[in-house]
Amino acid sequence: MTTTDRRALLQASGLQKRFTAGTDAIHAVDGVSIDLIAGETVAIMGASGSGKTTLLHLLGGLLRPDSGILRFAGADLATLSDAALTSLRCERMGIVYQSSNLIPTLSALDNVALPMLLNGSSRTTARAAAHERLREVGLGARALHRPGQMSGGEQQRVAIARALIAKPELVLADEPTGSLDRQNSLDVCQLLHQVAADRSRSVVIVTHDPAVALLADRILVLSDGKLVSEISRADVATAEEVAIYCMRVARRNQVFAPSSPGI
Ligand SMILES: Nc1ncnc2c1ncn2[C@@H]1O[C@H](COP(=O)(O)OP(=O)(O)OP(=O)(O)O)[C@@H](O)[C@H]1O
Repeated sequence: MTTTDRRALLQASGLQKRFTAGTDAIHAVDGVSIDLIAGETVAIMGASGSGKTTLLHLLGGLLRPDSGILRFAGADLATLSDAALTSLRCERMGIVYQSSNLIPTLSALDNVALPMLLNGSSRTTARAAAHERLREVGLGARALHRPGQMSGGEQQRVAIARALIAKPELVLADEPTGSLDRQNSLDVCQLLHQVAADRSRSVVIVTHDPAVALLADRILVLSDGKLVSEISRADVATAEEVAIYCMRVARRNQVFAPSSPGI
C-alpha cells in the first residue's frame, strides 16, 4: 500500500453501547477505539457475548453509540440523520450476516441486484452488475437458481456478491462462515480471502474461525466489550497460531479480569 492510499476510512474513538435487559444494564461495547485504513482488513474475535456483533453494528451505523465518536471517510456519523445514515450505508458499505438472508422467491441474480434496484438503478444496469458479481464469486452459472436450490455455502457466496454489488468501500461481515458445515465454510473462507485481498475496499470481519481471521491485516480481540489485545497478521502464520493466540488472550483476561470469581 502506498502512503497516499493510507487514509483513514473509519475512525472510532471511545465507543460505548449499553443495553438494558429487564433491570440489568449490559455494557456491550465499552470504550472501543479503532482506526481502519482504506484497503485494510481487520478481524474481530472474542468469546460469545464479548460485544463483537454490537461493535460491528456500531461501525456500520446500524446502531448509534451512547457516546464516542465515529467517522466514516471524515464524516461524523452522529451528525447524520437516520435517512442520511441509511443511504451512506447502502451506497458505501456492504454487510454480510451469518445467515445469508436471501429472498427465497427471487433468483440469485435478482437477490444480488436488489440493493442497486432499491438505490434507484435501472433493472438492466442492476442485473448486469449482479451477473458480474456472481461470476466473481464463482456462481455465474447459477444466476437463475433460487436460494432453495443452492447449498448453504453457495447461498452465502450469493450474499457476499450482494454485499459487493455497489462496490462498497467498506464490507462488514458478521460470522459469515458461522452456520456452514466444514466444506462450505472452507469455500466461503477462500472467497473471503479474495474479497480481503482486493485493496480497493476495507473489510471488518467478526469471526470465531481462526482460518477466516488469517485473511486480516490485524486481529483484534474483545473481552467484556473492551478491546483487550491486537496482533498483526505478520505475527501469525497459521490458523493454529491464531487459535493459540486467542486462547492466551482469553486466559490472561480471565486471570486478570477483576470480576472473575476466585481472584
Ligand atoms: N438488543 C439487545 N438488548 C439487550 N442486550 C443485548 C442486545 N444485543 C446484545 N446484547 C447483549 O450485549 C452483549 C454483547 O452481545 P453481542 O451480540 O455483541 O456479543 P457477541 O460477541 O457478538 O456474541 P456471539 O459471539 O455470541 O454472537 C451480550 O451480553 C448480549 O446479551
